[in-house]
Amino acid sequence: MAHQFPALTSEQKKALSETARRIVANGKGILAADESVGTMGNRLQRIKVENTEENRRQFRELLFTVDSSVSQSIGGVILFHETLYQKDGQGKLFRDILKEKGIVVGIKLDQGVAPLAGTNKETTVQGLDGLSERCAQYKKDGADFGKWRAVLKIDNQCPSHLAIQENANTLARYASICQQNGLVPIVEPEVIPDGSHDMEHCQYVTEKVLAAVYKALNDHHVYLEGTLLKPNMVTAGHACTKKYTPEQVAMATVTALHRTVPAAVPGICFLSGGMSEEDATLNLNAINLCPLPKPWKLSFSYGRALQASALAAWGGKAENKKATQEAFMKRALANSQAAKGQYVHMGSSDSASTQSLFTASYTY
Ligand SMILES: O=P(O)(O)OC[C@@]1(O)O[C@H](CO)[C@@H](O)[C@@H]1O
Repeated sequence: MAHQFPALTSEQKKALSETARRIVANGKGILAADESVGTMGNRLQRIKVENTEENRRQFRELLFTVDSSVSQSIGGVILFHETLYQKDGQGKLFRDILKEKGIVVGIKLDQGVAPLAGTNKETTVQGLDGLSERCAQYKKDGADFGKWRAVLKIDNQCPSHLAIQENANTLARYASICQQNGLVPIVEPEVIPDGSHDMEHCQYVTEKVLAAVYKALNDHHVYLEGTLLKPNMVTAGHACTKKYTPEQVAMATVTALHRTVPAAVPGICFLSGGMSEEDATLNLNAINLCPLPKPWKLSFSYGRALQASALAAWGGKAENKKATQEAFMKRALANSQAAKGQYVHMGSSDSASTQSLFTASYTY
């Protein structure tokens, strides 16, 4: 018997699945430009630029006003609240600039982490109170998808059963609220790369976390065809001495996904998690070449790995506009090729693109 109390109408389902599929169509991925004010401050500090609203606006204007051919590589952009309402130098809203390029606008919906008492410094995520009202407003203001990042870590007694269950349930509740308001939820349970664990241990933990997430999404009647998953790749911990090839990372990652993520999910967009730009691209390419069944689009939703060399090229100076936009376009194109398994690494890479972007305890 069909479910007696359907969560969504067939029109709502159609709209959600169309949006989700549009974002990851034909090698497209997501630019995660949703750094909170604090996180953006850390990025700007590295290039010795003051963390003011105007400086954040200027950098993002450069990213969003690149040539419209960027829409062949970028299907969606995640914005932070402040950025959704910012304008370019001519007074045009960023969100309108993106939409005119055919790019879907997304919004960060989580409001940071809070401690789970009695655990080894594990966390849950805040932001469920008033979420439905915020989603409705963002939808009116042009957003068509949302993002919620939960953080799980590998450590002594971690992730605990409590942290896995609590974060899975919170992600599912968020996803349900998003869909009720016409937003495609990006479900992001990140197993952060801090630690000296090997890749096999990361795979074990990632499978446990994803299995719990999909059980919770099912319990909450979330329509999987109208969602996207944003997971970590399965890699060794940042302090692990053993090194793995992109092919090994790809096999471990696709195996974990294959065991836990239903084929109804249209797309899986990886976070970059502190990998260098080049490693993030090479790993994504290997994932798409992995000889296992892959019923979903396998793409990217990178923050650091799409912006690091652009930020370095910019350095806070208007005269560096061209170099900044070229650096961003280069990474966008490389990752789009990798999302189709067609990236060819061309000889030597510039130092900015091979630099590790790891930040310890990246909890918010
Ligand atoms: O790991 P990356 O690719 O740099 O960023 C992934 C991400 O989810 O984490 C950041 C912090 O919430 C967000 O800005 C971004 O969307």
